[in-house]
Amino acid sequence: MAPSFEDGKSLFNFVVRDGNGVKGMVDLGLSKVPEQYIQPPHERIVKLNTSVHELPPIDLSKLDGPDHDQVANDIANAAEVLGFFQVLNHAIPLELLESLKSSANDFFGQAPEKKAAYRKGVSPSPHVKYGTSFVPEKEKALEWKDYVSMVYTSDADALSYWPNECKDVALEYLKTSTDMVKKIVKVLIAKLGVTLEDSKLEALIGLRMVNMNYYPTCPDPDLTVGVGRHSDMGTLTVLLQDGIGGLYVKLEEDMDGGKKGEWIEITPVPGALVINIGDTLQILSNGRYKSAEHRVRTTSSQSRVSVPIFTIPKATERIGPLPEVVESDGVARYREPFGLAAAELQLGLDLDWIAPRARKPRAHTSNKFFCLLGFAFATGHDSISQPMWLGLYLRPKNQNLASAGVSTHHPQASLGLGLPRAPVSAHNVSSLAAGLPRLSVRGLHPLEAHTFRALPYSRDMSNLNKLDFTALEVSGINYLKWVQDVKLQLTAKSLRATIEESIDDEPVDEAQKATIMIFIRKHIHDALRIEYLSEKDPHTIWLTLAYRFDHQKDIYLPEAKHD
Ligand SMILES: O=C(O)CCC(=O)C(=O)O
Ligand SMILES: [Fe+2]
Repeated sequence: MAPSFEDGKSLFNFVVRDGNGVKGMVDLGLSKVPEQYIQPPHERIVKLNTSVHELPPIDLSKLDGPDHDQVANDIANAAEVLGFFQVLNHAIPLELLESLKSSANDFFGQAPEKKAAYRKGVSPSPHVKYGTSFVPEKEKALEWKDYVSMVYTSDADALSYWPNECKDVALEYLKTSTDMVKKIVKVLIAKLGVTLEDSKLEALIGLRMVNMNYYPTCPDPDLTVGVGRHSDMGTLTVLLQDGIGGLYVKLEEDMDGGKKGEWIEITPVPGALVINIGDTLQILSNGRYKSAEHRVRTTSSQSRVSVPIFTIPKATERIGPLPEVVESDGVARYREPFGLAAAELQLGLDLDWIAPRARKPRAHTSNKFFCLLGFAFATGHDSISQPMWLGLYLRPKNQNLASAGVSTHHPQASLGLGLPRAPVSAHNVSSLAAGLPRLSVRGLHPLEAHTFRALPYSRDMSNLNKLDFTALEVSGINYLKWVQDVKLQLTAKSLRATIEESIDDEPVDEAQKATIMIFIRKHIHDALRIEYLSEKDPHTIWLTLAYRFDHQKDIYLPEAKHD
């Protein structure tokens, strides 16, 4: 029977709202790809343009023997070049891997109403969610994928709420893989010349989630994607794939068997697990390890399952480049800590509110009061150009938790979210701290974001944050040095006049203005950038910053002189 959906809305309701999923649609019998699933040409995965990944899998058991150093080098090298590698002898029983694949098939093979019981809003637990595509309400073209995600909080919670078809194996998988994840992260951090305490290591992988992905057969794989390009935002991802294939990774730099920008396939190796670096490790390593973009092609012959485990830093972790690495690299390639300043804006709290007596120098002291509570959650995107990040932040005042807020790294969204503007009670704060799941932002539950995937924003982050010189701090502490740097750069580009004086008698070149605005925005702290987002004239922003920070000459002059 060929499905007949009167319009796009009825198809959407059938697949998404009623929880039939892509599988439900395909099971009706489908001869062509519905319009909603047709990707724009630049997002399609053209097989001819891809190549096969030749790197041999890494034998993890050798980490415990005389070949430790060699294996550690192989791991670090793969993390630096491709950001993906496969491991064998990982100590996770092969029978368990087989059971995981069959459990995934069992779960998705059930009647739609059984799966639909775990849909957003009706699932018995906020830690379990069945859904389809990534953010179907927002996407212009949907992904050809159904999934169930299970966030681990405790064994008891998992055994009570995770679906019967997969809870035992998924929990076993999560537990048996944890040692392996720790080993790999430890090796990667050690190769950066940093020794990580066990508690820190635990914290970096403190939040864990198992997903089961199901990619039904597709009438035309050339038009669709199973998963669109993205990078994973956590620390490390472990991925079990079946034998069908279709996982492609974008090369971040030239390597044997491929050129930068090419997509290469991570071909299934029996018994192996795929490991990939997430954004967190990329940031911690100051960009040395690659959180590579990847995506999944659909197939017309057979359905495919994959079972990733995402490991994510604990809510209390501040994520920034490791100081030792920054020191040896001589530059911090990411702002630190990730997302900190945006929180301030989101809270709507001026520094004067939190530390009235610390007004001078502004903000300089306030940073100490901040602690990044929730890392960040990718909550959705409106086409690939509008990803949105959310983070939950706590700001203790004199050691007492004073306020909490939600922050976003998406400038437009930052204006629109309803955020706590007043201090919240200690009770609220501790419940936020203990259970991120209880937080709700405009009815949007962070964990309902269902996968902790970073959308292409992380691409921007890694590219845009490569700075020519140190960005202007929110406190303005480095203002004088920053002014010199900007002037130098703009002089070199013959653009200096446009910021320093108004050029009333000359026609204003809008393109030049835009170029300088981009340049300035790139080199100021997130908080300042968001604050001055609507400013279009570089001369005005230049004067505003001078007005704001120039008084610090008196305070910082001795230091500035040494710069
Ligand atoms: O299914 C796969 O092979 C990859 C899935 C993936 O990248 C993800 O869920 O983040
Ligand atoms: Fe992924």
